[in-house]
Amino acid sequence: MTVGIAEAKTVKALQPQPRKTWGRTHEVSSGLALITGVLLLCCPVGVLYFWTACTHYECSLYAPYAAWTDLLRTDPARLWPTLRAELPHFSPAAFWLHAAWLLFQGLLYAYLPGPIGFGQQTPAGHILPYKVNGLRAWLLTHALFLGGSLGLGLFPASIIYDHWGGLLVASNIYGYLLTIYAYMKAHLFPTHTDDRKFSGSIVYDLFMGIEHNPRIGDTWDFKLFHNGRPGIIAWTLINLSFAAAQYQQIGRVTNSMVLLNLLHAVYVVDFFYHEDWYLRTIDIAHDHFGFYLAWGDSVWLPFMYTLQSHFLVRHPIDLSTAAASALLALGLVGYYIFRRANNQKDRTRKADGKLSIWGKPAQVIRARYTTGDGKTHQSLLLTSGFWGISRHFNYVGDLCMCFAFCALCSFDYLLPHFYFLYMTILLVHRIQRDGARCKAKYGTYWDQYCDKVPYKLLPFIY
Ligand SMILES: NC(=O)C1=CN([C@@H]2O[C@H](COP(=O)(O)OP(=O)(O)OC[C@H]3O[C@@H](n4cnc5c(N)ncnc54)[C@H](OP(=O)(O)O)[C@@H]3O)[C@@H](O)[C@H]2O)C=CC1
Ligand SMILES: CC(C)=CCC[C@@H](C)[C@H]1CC[C@H]2C3=CC=C4C[C@@H](O)CC[C@]4(C)[C@H]3CC[C@]12C
Repeated sequence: MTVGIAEAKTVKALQPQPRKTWGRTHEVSSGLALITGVLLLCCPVGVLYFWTACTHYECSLYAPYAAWTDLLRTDPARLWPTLRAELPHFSPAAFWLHAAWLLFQGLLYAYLPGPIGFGQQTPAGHILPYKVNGLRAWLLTHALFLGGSLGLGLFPASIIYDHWGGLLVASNIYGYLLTIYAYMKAHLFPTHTDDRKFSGSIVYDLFMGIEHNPRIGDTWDFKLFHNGRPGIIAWTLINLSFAAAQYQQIGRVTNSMVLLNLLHAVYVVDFFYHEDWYLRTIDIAHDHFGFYLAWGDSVWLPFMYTLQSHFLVRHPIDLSTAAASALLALGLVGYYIFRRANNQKDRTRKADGKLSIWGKPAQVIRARYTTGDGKTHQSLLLTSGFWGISRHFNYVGDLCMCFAFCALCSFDYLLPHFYFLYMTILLVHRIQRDGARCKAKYGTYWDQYCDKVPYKLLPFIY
């Protein structure tokens, strides 16, 4: 457990300070407000489109568009009935399944014992405790799912696959209700009045969120719960359920499906094993809780991060031993880089730079920065190990894993590769966002780091 008190104070210094009273704390342009408004309305359309493409058009991304535009041209009256038939429907069974899932995970988060971790100091200066019991919740949930389905036969292991459309509708309802709740809570009963960020635009506030850490009680944190629990625990269960569906359909589980389950499980279990580390990453340390995370965690994460296993149910793929081994190796090498790089940074700061990295004393820049109260602090920027190769080599590991996940589905269709494209865009955008923030925080020390480590992601390329 680490409490990044000193370095986190800078957040307070560099961001517009939230007023302790109701009001605006930063302005956004009308263009940005418009973009977030469009995203607020259109994000679900993309997920519904992917679901329909997989469910009714054999996972072709082009086929639904072609069929619907064709209908519009030749027989417009049939377009709406066709869309109604092909889009997912509300199902009471799926609705209650989803509600029970959320309640169960919420109770596990609240009542399962676990150590307390601490996040970075929030913009208003709070250092918040978090209950870090995710690994136990993951283990218990998976034991119950496997025991209840394969062991006792209480429900089919394909239950998630069987209700996939209804669950998508239920998750969207929840994602929007949660967004509205987060917005209203921020105004009516905020957890920390001084940790709110108002933009003056209702749409932007709905999208990016107002409260930094909406909570119930001392430790039931909306952000950690939604980023880390129902969606990520579900991720591996969804894969298992899709593997069961493949088994039902073809009488066996292909090696691509087995490897996908395995590699995703490595990523997910790693996340829970290192849940304390996650408290000091950008998501928890900097983001506020609005539609981006509320809907993203409830809908985008479970439905878009599992597209490959959905694809493999519709297109079972048997990989050659050589291809399977190569992709397993790429996934594991990616995982090794991802984890080692993240650990090097965490360990360096915990040990105040007095440690050895790759057999040599760690090289660091002792960067100084000044907070709003005029005090000067010091933080370490590691310049050796993975952090000496490029400024975000941890993302390279993640991208290698993503590529391996997607390549398990072969290259005949675009849809399963969406995840790699999305992650590349997300991480490159993060590099820009993070670079600007670090430059503002560390000034010339950041310039020194950039001189010493000139590449952002891949040496000689970017
Ligand atoms: N699967 C998914 O959807 C996603 C996965 N991820 C993964 O999550 C992990 C965490 O990523 P993320 O939170 O985005 O970013 P990082 O863990 O890379 O954190 C960036 C922060 O680390 C500090 N820092 C930067 N350079 C150095 C250095 N040389 N030495 C020490 N500290 C430094 C700065 O913060 P400070 O102010 O403390 O100095 C900077 O803001 C990554 O491995 C990423 O791949 C991320 C996004 C999405
Ligand atoms: C509207 C939209 C597209 C939102 C997506 C938002 C979220 C679902 C993701 C944003 C950041 C993601 C994550 C960051 C870091 C992670 C660490 C890794 O070890 C496991 C995955 C994850 C928690 C990942 C999960 C999805 C996001 C929260």
